[in-house]
Amino acid sequence: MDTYDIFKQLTAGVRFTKKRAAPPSKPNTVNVAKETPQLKPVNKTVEDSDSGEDCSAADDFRLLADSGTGSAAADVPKRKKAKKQLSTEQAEQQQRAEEVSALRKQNLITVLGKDVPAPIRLFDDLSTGEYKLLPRLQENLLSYGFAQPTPIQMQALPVLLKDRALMACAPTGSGKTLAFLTPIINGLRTHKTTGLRALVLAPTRELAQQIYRECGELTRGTGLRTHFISKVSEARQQHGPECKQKYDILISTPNRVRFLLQQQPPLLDFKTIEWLVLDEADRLMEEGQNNFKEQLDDIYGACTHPQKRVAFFSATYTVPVAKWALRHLKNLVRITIGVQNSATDTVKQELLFVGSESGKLLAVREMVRQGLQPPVLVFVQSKDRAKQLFEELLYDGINVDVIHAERTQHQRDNCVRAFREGHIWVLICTELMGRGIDFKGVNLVINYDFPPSKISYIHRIGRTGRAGRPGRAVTFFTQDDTANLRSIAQIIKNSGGEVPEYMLQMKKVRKSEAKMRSKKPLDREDITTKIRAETPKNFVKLQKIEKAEKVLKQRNKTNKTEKSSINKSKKLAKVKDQIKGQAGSANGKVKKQKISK
Ligand SMILES: Nc1ncnc2c1ncn2[C@@H]1O[C@H](COP(=O)(O)OP(=O)(O)OP(=O)(O)O)[C@@H](O)[C@H]1O
Repeated sequence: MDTYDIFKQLTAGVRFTKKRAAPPSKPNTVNVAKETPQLKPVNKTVEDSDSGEDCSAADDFRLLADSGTGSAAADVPKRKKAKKQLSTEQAEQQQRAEEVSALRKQNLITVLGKDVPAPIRLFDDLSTGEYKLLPRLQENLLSYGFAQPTPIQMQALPVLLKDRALMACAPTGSGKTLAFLTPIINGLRTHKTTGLRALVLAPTRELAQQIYRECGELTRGTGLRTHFISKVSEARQQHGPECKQKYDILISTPNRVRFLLQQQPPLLDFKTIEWLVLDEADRLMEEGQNNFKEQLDDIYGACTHPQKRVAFFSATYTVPVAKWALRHLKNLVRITIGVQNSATDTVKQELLFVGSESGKLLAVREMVRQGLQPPVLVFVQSKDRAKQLFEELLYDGINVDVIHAERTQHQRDNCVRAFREGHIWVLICTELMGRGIDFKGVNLVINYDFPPSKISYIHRIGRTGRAGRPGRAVTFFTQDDTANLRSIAQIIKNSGGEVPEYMLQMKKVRKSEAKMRSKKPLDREDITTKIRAETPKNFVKLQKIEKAEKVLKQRNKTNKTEKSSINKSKKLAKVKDQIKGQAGSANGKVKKQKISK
């Protein structure tokens, strides 16, 4: 039987949608994952006889996408066992391969690449045998008290501990952070003064800070030093030449890193970087203005270490990212948990038609009236709308706050902390908090504004239903949102949710239109129901007056006789009417929409 026959046999059941590679003209090696003699199509990388390159990115990517559920061994037709008697060693290898295949299938782990290491079952598997995890790291890992590794940890940990390049796709809230931090820390072992040896990039400062905190917990007692660039202004003195030896691991966002790289002389030196990890990799590799791809190219170019390991992590991937990884990363392993680009199945997902923009406010107030289960995250599409919704809900007696890029870092930090500590029950946010942020126990996500894409939808609702806990997501939609409705409805259906059949039958929106919508959100009617003060200055004044009135009202309740505070209330009311009077006449007859409480 020559190689071509083996190739035919091995690829039985595999669908190549592109034109099939010409049958190898001369014998070539067909590389199959050693642990699975009965080949699973997604486990194989067929070397092309001419270039010696793996099969094309698109085929490869489609293979991964097609493999869909669990270990693809399930789809490969049972093949007759080879007649000849297997030697004991071969029988053991076969047995081991079947166990690995069963474990992957049970955890919906799909792998693609050569000689992919077997998944672990328990964290303890890392301290014995071939991995021998740093004892202190093992201790820190076990101190979390997790019963067992999540599927992505089961497979990604061995792969990264074997220094392989990795592209990992796993549902939101499934423990990807631990999956990439553990191998980095194990690889670096302890502090050295040779300069930065690991770089972890995340798309937002809040997510980078969260990873930094988790890294601090995992490196406790190892001597390793981790740095997070909180303020670029401070970074200058923190990153002068003398302190290059100060840190081992840097966690940051691409724009801060590139800014320091571009200083003359550069304030960062990445020649010694042995680990480069991109969290939310598809977001980091988005092209276009104010996206990260350009910054990433500069950073990747500065990491010149010949043996650097590169790992991408995200709950969603796009073909360009997969192609880039296949082109640039040698001996790449691809891991998918469950079905690629799908929503986590721990979230009960609902679509709610609210008629019009003003209907959304009614819907939120109705949910509040029925009793919300805090903590709740409310996503809107822009910072202006976040401010407007905040102003509306502020006086509804809800513990609400708002976070967006226009707030100072100090305000953002306080807001995140207050939400994490339960002082804030409802946090209004934009896409800034849409990815990666791990708020423990968020019970409900409300998509007040329809998500700009299915990728955004998957990440937004992934702020709840984390680490296996149940969650709930309600997505408001109006007539204007029907273009994207079908794709979101399909995501909900694919993750086990109920959707009306008509939504799945709706016309598919063209890729170009979907792309345009994901970049430029819909122009929506203002949320605010108040007559807006003519000038921002007045608007701020109004806000302050209303806050002062609220405090005085509280005080008047307690001591009625307090003359001064009653006079003060009267004075405030007078100033407020003057401002509104100005605004009212200047704005013409802006009808005040009465929203019933
Ligand atoms: N093995 C485990 N068992 C249970 N919980 C875990 C395990 N590993 C991590 N977690 C917890 O799961 C939560 C989510 O982890 P993490 O933030 O790393 O998820 P993620 O996959 O990165 O999510 P996202 O895609 O939203 O970024 C965290 O609170 C983390 O402590």
